[in-house]
Amino acid sequence: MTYSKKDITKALETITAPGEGKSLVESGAVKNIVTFEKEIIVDVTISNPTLQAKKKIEVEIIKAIHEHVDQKADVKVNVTAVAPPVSPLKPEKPKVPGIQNIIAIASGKGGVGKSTITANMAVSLQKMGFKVGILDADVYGPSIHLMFDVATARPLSVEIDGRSKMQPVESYGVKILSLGFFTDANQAVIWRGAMASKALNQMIFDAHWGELDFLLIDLPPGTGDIHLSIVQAVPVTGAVIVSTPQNIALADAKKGVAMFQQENINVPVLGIVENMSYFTPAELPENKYYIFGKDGAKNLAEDIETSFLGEVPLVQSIREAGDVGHPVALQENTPLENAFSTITKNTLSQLVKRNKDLPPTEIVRITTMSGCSTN
Ligand SMILES: Nc1ncnc2c1ncn2[C@@H]1O[C@H](COP(=O)(O)OP(=O)(O)OP(=O)(O)O)[C@@H](O)[C@H]1O
Repeated sequence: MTYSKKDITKALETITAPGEGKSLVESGAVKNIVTFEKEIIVDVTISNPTLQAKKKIEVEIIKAIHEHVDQKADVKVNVTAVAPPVSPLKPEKPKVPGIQNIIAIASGKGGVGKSTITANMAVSLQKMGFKVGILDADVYGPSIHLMFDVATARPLSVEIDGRSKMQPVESYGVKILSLGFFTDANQAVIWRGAMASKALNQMIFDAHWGELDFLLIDLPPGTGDIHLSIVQAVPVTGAVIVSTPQNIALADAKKGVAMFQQENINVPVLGIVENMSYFTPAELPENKYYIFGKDGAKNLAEDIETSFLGEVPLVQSIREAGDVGHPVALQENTPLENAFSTITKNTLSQLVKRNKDLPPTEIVRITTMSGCSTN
């Protein structure tokens, strides 16, 4: 008795090709299937050359054939690693089905409140009626899962069209995937550039985000290799830069803007948000103390001809809300809710402005490829 190649192909269709969101068969990874009596030989190519990746795909193939064809089949898998051809200057950016706009939130300097702004912008967008997701790509210290009170949650695996996909965790109506879900909070995890962008790719392409109006990506602070690989891997519609008014933060924010404007990145910068603009004590709400300087980010936005998207004061309740996992933008009719709603509206109008001459469904493709200027 010999097995039918059709049955074997069907079994292999249940496996998702790593980082592609397509089945192993659909992605062209299965090169050959040979059957002889009880023996099945599958030749497959993957792009990840590590032993671990090869072993994983081998185990998945054997499991799928045993499950869908015959438990007793003698399966042999030959895995070859082939690096995909990449253009060094303009790598092809794949579209993400169902996701209309991807906004990267970045800062040059660490600790300026990038994750706080991301979390609250997501809540504001959700309250405006948009479908929103957050991808926490902060390799140095993911915190979105803490800010949304889902620190102990783990994304489930769901079966979509016969393929296994990662289901984002939902909190306050916002869908979340975070590197924090996959690391131990007490362990320092060092994500190297290639590893981080691969994990991120999987969180985008192998996840079941469903229909999203906006996917916000909380990038790590800085402008290093990791940022380049992350931003090149996904079709980012626009970037928002967060800074405090302090000179040292502004200098780094400027580098962040320059990074997005590089020819091989070419992501339109939607504008700058100033965080910790001033301190207002709860008991003296009219008093403003400009601890980190005044109007620094506003002036920088003017200097580099990008938009100023708004300011957020330094307020104890913002820090407390972040710590307990209940973003302040969830409040109703408070000055802080209004501050985040203003920033969100300004960001949206910049997004619309960037794309005003383009049909909405083409936003991602055209803006990332047309070399839009930032004014
Ligand atoms: N406007 C604010 N008022 C008070 N506390 C704030 C404000 N913005 C941020 N914080 C607090 O400052 C700390 C750092 O903020 P956050 O984690 O958002 O910064 P980040 O830029 O994302 O940091 P990292 O560089 O680690 O990614 C957090 O404890 C947060 O709650």
